[in-house]
Amino acid sequence: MTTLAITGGRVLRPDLSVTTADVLLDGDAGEVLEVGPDLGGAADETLNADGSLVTPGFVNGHCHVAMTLLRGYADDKPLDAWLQEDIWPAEAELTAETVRAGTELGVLEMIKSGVTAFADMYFFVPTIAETVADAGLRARLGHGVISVGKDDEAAREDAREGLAVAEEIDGLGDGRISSAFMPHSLTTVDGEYLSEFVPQARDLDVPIHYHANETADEVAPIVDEHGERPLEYAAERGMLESEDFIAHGVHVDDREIELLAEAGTGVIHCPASNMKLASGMAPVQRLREAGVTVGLGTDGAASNNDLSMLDEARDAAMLGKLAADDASAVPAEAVVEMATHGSADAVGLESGRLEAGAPADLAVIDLETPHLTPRHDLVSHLAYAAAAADVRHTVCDGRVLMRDREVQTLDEATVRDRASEAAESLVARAGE
Ligand SMILES: CSC[C@H]1O[C@@H](n2cnc3c(O)ncnc32)[C@H](O)[C@@H]1O
Ligand SMILES: [Zn+2]
Repeated sequence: MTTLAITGGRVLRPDLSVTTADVLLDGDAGEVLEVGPDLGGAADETLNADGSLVTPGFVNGHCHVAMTLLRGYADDKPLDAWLQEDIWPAEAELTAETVRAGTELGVLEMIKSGVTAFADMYFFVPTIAETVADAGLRARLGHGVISVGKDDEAAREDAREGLAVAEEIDGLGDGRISSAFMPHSLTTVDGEYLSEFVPQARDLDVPIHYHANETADEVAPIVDEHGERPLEYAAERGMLESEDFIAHGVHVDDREIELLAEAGTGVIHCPASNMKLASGMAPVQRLREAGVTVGLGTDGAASNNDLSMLDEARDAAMLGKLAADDASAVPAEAVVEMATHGSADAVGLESGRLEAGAPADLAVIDLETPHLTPRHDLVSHLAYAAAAADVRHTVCDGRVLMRDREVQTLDEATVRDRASEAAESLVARAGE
């Protein structure tokens, strides 16, 4: 057994208390062995955490990682116009190699901001899986299925690809890659395909992940056409099970909140994307009070425009108060939970908690900075004051992915150059 000890730091425990302790990891099994005093002496390798906070790695519960290539390409529009006028025409020009370049950039950014796991819906998913596996992160990945604008054969082919990809990539990267069946949304995949393919995904034993109730414009057609709310419609098609998770859940009514809580379906709240696209304010406080598992996600970098879960936590707390018209709503503790084990539970990963037996996924945050001084309350600092650049080290599955801000599994300059070139040629092709 090869052991790694994180020494001299303060550790955020699952109950959100903070204690001065070392963390001992089994690097081969990728597991936390112990959290306690003086564990560094016998370890094979150590990582210095003096003056730092050791937290569970952040879990980005909803992303389109290769959209880093479209960061800053189209801003200041609502969802539908943004997708139809700018994003989808550009994505029509994607190739496996452009997606690889965008994924490398996104993964680099996530490692640098303390993210150790994420869920992702996109195209060229086997390439994404390979890139994520090489970079050392954990992820649940799926091919985004869309039927609108396609004839019946093309729509079926896309759904079949969604199933085939889910089967192909599950377990890659020494088990760090898992999969899901990912219909894009309830309005971009026709009901007949949902009814046909969701049961086939169940046979593969993979969860279902989709965008739901993101904008008011997406709710109205389902209510008009089917006389029921979108999540009632989803439940009838078998898409509201305990292993499933939806992105957004902004425009949900009381009955839908009850359905989510009863089913155990997770909701990934994406506050930055919801604010930027003016989609609305998710009722996060009410969802949590009802017992719904709520996680946090950045969505893609084109609607955020970064992949920092620390930014997302701050946004969630701020927007949650505004949505509830209550300054005590969605407090610091809630968003720290949501960014760690809330997302992990929703996405179906074991990570998000630092305790013996848990996956060895963690981030070490430098506290010795002006904006984190004084240190009355470290949970408050995580929620409201810490930034991506404060992350010193990132460890996933017991392996050091970033040491003293130096990413170990990717060459930063090469990744940035390759992504800039790929982005430039992508938008040039889209403009032709
Ligand atoms: C079919 S792969 C995923 C698909 O989703 C698009 N997308 C990015 N952000 C959002 C969002 O907030 N709502 C809905 N769809 C979104 C992305 O561009 C891909 O086309
Ligand atoms: Zn999305």
